[in-house]
Amino acid sequence: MVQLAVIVCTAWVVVAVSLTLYWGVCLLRNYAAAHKLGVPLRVIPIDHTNPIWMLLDRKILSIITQLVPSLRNSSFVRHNYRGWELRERYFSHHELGDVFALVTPGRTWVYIANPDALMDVFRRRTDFPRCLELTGKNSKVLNVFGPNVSTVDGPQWKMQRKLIGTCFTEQNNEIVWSESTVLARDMIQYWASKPSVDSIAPDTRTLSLHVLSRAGFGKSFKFKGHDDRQKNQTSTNYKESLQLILENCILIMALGPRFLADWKPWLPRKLQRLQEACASFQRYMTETYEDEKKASSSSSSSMPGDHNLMKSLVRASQDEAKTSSGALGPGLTEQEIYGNMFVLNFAGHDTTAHTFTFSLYFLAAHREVQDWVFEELRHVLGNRPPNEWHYASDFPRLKRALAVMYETLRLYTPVPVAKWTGAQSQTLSVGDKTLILPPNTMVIPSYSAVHTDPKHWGSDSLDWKPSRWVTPGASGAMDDEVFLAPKKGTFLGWSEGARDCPGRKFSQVEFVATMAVLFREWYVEPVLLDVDRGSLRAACKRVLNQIETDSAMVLLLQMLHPERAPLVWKRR
Ligand code: HEM
Repeated sequence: MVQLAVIVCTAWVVVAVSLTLYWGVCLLRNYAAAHKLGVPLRVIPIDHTNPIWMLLDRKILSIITQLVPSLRNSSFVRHNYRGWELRERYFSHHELGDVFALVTPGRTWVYIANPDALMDVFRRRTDFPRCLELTGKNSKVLNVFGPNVSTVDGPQWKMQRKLIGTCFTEQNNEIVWSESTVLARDMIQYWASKPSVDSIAPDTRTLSLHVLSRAGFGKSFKFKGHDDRQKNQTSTNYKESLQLILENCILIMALGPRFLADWKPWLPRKLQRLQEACASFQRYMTETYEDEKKASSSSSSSMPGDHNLMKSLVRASQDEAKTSSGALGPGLTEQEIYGNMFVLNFAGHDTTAHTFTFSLYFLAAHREVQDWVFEELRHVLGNRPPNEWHYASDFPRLKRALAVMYETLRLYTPVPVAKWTGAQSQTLSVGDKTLILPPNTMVIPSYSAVHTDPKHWGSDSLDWKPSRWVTPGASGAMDDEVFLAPKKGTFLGWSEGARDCPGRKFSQVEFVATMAVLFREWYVEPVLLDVDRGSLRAACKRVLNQIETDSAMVLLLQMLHPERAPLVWKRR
């Protein structure tokens, strides 16, 4: 028995020592290669995309800094976790210059905060593709219902992206606008009926999901608040299926729908429900696809208001197949249509919902910004009820509500972007330096640095101040206010270049319509907690502090515990 224990312990020690040696050798090799770049280097001992490290990184680093406070300023503590950019903002780049590299035992990560160099990277899509390998596992997850625009590259991506592009029309934006106003009205009624609301995050997720259901599949659902939903959770219709799938994306990606289906009888109830949700969502997509194929082959045209992304995708794909010269391939396969429908829901759901959550907490702590937005809402919308608001004429005039979104995305950018050099080496000019980037090098736009650098945004660059996006026009009239066009490469909220976000306008329309409904008749404040000692000012400070200290990268950047800061809605 003792002998067995000794053998096991020895084996563990041998494995640990071998792994450490292997990592050490890889680190030395990468350091030697990175040294030739001629940029400042920082060594971090663990690749920040190592999945085990990703689970524990912040916890371990917090323990280490408590034990050895002098390490607080080391690169290990500052840069060796996912999402470090949020805390560092522009400080690392001010210290190290427009470009520096983190050398890890895995890859070398080159961080760039020079707007011209960044635009060059975004423009050279084939030289600096999205690193699909980095998100290998996630890509498979995103492939759950079929290959899609997010998980392919090269000519396949070009064809898929072209077809996806045809779905995001002004007709679709009209639907996003009207659906958002209806849902937001129900949401504010629900919130206002409660003495305090701690469900801002789940409720805005519901709103964003319902907008996608309507604009994506032509299915409208009535808004149901978080507490009401809890009581009534057994049904597995399409909408609840999709909600369950999106809320458990990582689990589904990790296990795969096939595993869930094959092992269903032996799985716990939660996983069985997930499997049923996947099956129900797949069934719904198949039915919709078959219906649309029939409608399309009988060449019946859609009724106005009947438009949705699924219809557009099927039609565009069939048109492409009929007319294709062969250059881009024969349209999308059935699996690719399902894959893209899923990825549109995936990409459009939490991105927008997290942006709502950050924005509403910022607004709650800044009553003066609510008043500023309200002033424009009153001017543009007057006393018209939401069903008399018009996307085409009202949306472009609501610049202040849009500024809230831009300002939130500037400071709390939910989607990080990672490019790489792939199998080739690439040259890149950054200021007066010309870098020769070896194959397999990560090229990371330092969005959090360019978004906050005082060079681009002024000395108050770290403050949340939506008015920086709107400048007064010559006449001083509100209608003449001009929306800021920041220097290219200094704002990357929806990314840039050919592979930027196709849902940018969709999300803007949803955001502005929702803000208009929420703030035209209401305002929001933090609920006073004991620690605030009766002071609203203290409560606002507490909320701002929570945004700053309790936000982190999960799948995307999000507030981790917004429910800890309940809000109250009051009529103006
Ligand atoms: C506030 C809301 C949103 C933000 C901040 C955002 C941001 C982004 C960013 C930064 C990318 C590039 C990712 C990369 O290069 O790795 C992206 C890609 C994408 N987004 Fe969005 N997005 C938002 C909303 C939406 C919506 C509403 C949809 C669809 C309804 C959508 C669909 C997509 C798709 C399909 C891609 C992949 C494009 C490609 O690979 O060619 N996004 N988004």
